[in-house]
Amino acid sequence: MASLSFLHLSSATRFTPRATPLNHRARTQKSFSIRSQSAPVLSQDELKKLAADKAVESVKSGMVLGLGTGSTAAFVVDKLGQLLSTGQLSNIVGIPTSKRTQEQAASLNIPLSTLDLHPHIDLAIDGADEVDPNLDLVKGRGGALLREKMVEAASSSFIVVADDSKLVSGLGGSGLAMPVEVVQFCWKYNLVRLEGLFKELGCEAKLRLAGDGSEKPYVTDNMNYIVDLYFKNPIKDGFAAGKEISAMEGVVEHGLFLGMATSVIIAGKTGVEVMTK
Ligand SMILES: O=C(CO)[C@H](O)[C@H](O)COP(=O)(O)O
Repeated sequence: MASLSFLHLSSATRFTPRATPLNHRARTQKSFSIRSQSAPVLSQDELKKLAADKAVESVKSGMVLGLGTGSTAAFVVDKLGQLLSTGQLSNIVGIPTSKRTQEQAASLNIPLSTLDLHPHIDLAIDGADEVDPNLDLVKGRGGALLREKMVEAASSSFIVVADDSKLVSGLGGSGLAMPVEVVQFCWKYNLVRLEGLFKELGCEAKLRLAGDGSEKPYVTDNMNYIVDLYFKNPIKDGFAAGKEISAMEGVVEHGLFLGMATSVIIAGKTGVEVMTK
């Protein structure tokens, strides 16, 4: 079970504690709260930025960094660009987890490399779609799961940054997509097999579409398709599920990131929480 510590925020960013404790907090032994006279309501983006800024405090000059993908990870990349431009950080090498992140980092003059050239990464920072009490994750709703998993598996530390809407008591429990990247060849065959694998969890499998109003499939940076799995009930044994998915011919990667996160920084109305194993 993860342990939890709360960070005191500056007076400008203090919150009123939420009335209902999160499942995660109920499962931890320690519980703290941050009280304030003034209680600004922060937007989801502001919460993401708070988590991102906190994570970047762990970055030291000279590090090789895994750069995540998604709206929260984009705040991390922005902050790194800013610290490099002012000289507060130097000698950073970034390994991007998607073409999108590569473009953003390049536009901020962050020096970039690849896993081929830098197979050992000091620290990766990335967002997540779901975070459970063991710090296991669902990732990949942004479509970058394959590169994210490769980069994060090669990292000595992996910090997850998220707002508190990502907390779940069981993976797959948000009712939102759990992505599986599959080869284009006979994708429907694998979609049917994946749905069948999780029949007893009420799983519905859907091919992800490009989202441009057409019926065109979404194509990943690796030229694959994504089958999104929607569960009525959470996955009971993530490791067993991941193993069974990976065993299917034509499956490239799945969005279960198990035992990979070293800490999770969650920003919510009660403040910024750092959960570590
Ligand atoms: O896994 C991811 C992309 O493949 C993202 O990290 C995840 O989807 C969270 O994104 P966001 O920070 O925009 O909510």
